[in-house]
Amino acid sequence: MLQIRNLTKRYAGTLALDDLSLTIPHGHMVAVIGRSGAGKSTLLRLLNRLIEPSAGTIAFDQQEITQLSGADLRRWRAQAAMIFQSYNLSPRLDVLTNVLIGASTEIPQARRLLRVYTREERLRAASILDDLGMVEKALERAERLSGGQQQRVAIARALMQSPRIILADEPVASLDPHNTRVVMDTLKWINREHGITVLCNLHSLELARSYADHVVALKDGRLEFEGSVAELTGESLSTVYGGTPETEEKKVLEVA
Ligand SMILES: Nc1ncnc2c1ncn2[C@@H]1O[C@H](COP(=O)(O)OP(=O)(O)OP(=O)(O)O)[C@@H](O)[C@H]1O
Repeated sequence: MLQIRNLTKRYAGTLALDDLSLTIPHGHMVAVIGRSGAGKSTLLRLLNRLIEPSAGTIAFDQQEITQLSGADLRRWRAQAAMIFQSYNLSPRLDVLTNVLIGASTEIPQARRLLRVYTREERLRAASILDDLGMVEKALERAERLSGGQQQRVAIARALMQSPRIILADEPVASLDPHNTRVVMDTLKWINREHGITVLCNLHSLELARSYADHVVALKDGRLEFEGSVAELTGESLSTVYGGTPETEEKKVLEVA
């Protein structure tokens, strides 16, 4: 269970996250929605400890994440695997090596630097690629793949990290509708098949409705709505995005 208590993040002049408290049980597929600048990326980055909170606590299964340092913090960063809009692959390395990089926190530094992997590690990476329908691309350079394929490699790398939670920050924002579905289907499959909690920042309300079972809506850094997809009414949407309840959902869907 992920427990966020009074989490606050201030950048120089901006209150990006304002006293957020939230509990997310294991195995949920959560869409984090809200207008641009609402604090969605800030929340995910705080959870991974890419950035430090100004106040508040984050606990995962009783482990206090905000207190971690050294090797424990490195382990947590691997376990809270991030997926980014821009994939963040090494473009000139082949797909298999990109996936193997996900195993790096578990292996000694010398092997990591020289990119020397065991047969077991290579087989595991290939098996993950196979699960995601990407094994035939294993020896191709990452830069030769389409955006949707690169994002699936990034997801495979995240799985190689043996994650306890996946934090996907606008994972489909650069993709066409077909690849958007493929990538969202992949995240949903991981959620269902592996039981891993997925938090996914989404601009599209339609995608949130199709793929998430739970929605967290932020507005100006504050929690505006939390509940099941079914509970997300026109009224709650109008509060999150502004506008009237009648027109707001239509407007959001059009933007999406
Ligand atoms: N490094 C930073 N320095 C200063 N302000 C920042 C920084 N990162 C984010 N902010 C500000 O914090 C607020 C929340 O930003 P955040 O990126 O978390 O929002 P978001 O909901 O993810 O937006 P988007 O959907 O556009 O990505 C915004 O006002 C943003 O300008």
